[in-house]
Amino acid sequence: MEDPANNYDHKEKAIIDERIKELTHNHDEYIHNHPELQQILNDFVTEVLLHKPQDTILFAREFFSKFNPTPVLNKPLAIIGPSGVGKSTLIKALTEQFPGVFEFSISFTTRNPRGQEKNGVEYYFITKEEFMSKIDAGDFIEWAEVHDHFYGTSKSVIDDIYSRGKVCILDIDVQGAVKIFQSGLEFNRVFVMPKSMKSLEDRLRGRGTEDDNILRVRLRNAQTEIETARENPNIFKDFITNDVFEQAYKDFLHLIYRYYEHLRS
Ligand SMILES: Nc1ncnc2c1ncn2[C@@H]1O[C@H](COP(=O)(O)OP(=O)(O)OP(=O)(O)O)[C@@H](O)[C@H]1O
Ligand SMILES: Nc1nc2c(ncn2[C@@H]2O[C@H](COP(=O)(O)O)[C@@H](O)[C@H]2O)c(=O)[nH]1
Repeated sequence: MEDPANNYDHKEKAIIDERIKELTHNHDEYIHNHPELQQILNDFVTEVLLHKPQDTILFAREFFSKFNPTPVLNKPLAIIGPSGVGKSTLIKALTEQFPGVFEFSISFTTRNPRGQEKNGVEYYFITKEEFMSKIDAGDFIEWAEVHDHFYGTSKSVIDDIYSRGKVCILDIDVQGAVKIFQSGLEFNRVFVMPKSMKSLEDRLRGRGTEDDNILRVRLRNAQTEIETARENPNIFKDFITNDVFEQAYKDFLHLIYRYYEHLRS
């Protein structure tokens, strides 16, 4: 095939060469002034090679979506704290007070339903094999092994709540909160503390849903969770203590109004 450059005379070639030089210089200068660009591209290629997604367009959309600033009004809300501290009780009170605003994100878990729990209400109860397949498919925004079972927050559940303009509420453990923080997603978070380890044990026993062995595991993990929260003040900034419920809920609401100012009126 004939080289189109042969159609230009000497003067035109010189102009084109000059323009190419100018553009190359501009591009080099831009790349030099934006070292983060190389990092972003490296991270993306590394992630692609790690996950080898079938749908690369969808993967790219998800990867780059973390650069979108989350609208303040819709930032997810995570309630974190040891088992039995009262997270579900606080979440229930909040969703009842603001029915059209907040919606609980139903997680997936490999533990068995307890008490009156129903599939698709408190959790989606799945087998360990199903959970592993979901990890491989990249279905979770975060997942963790908690008290000898797996728990994960589903991307599609979050997206669904988000698409309906609601604030999604996550009831997650500290590992989950750390993972979300590290992913760069902006989210509001409240760590709920017990008044004491004794009161936590009384609450868990009072709930009557765990046998003695499970209870011991949960209480042991509670110590570690509280230590992790205290050791990471950059992640865990807002704490409330759930002693007398009315006071705890008041303190909780105080934070909610700070995060979602539009609810004040
Ligand atoms: N302030 C409070 N005073 C007395 N009892 C409470 C208070 N808050 C919660 N409870 C009770 O304590 C028990 C544990 O509460 P809840 O189930 O909400 O904890 P949780 O943090 O969601 O636990 P888990 O992480 O295991 O799901 C429940 O029986 C609940 O009714
Ligand atoms: N990291 C995640 N932790 C989760 C998730 N869903 C629940 N949890 C936490 O697990 C423990 C135990 O819950 P329980 O219902 O078995 O008592 C509790 O601390 C929850 O906050 C999740 O999707 N990810």
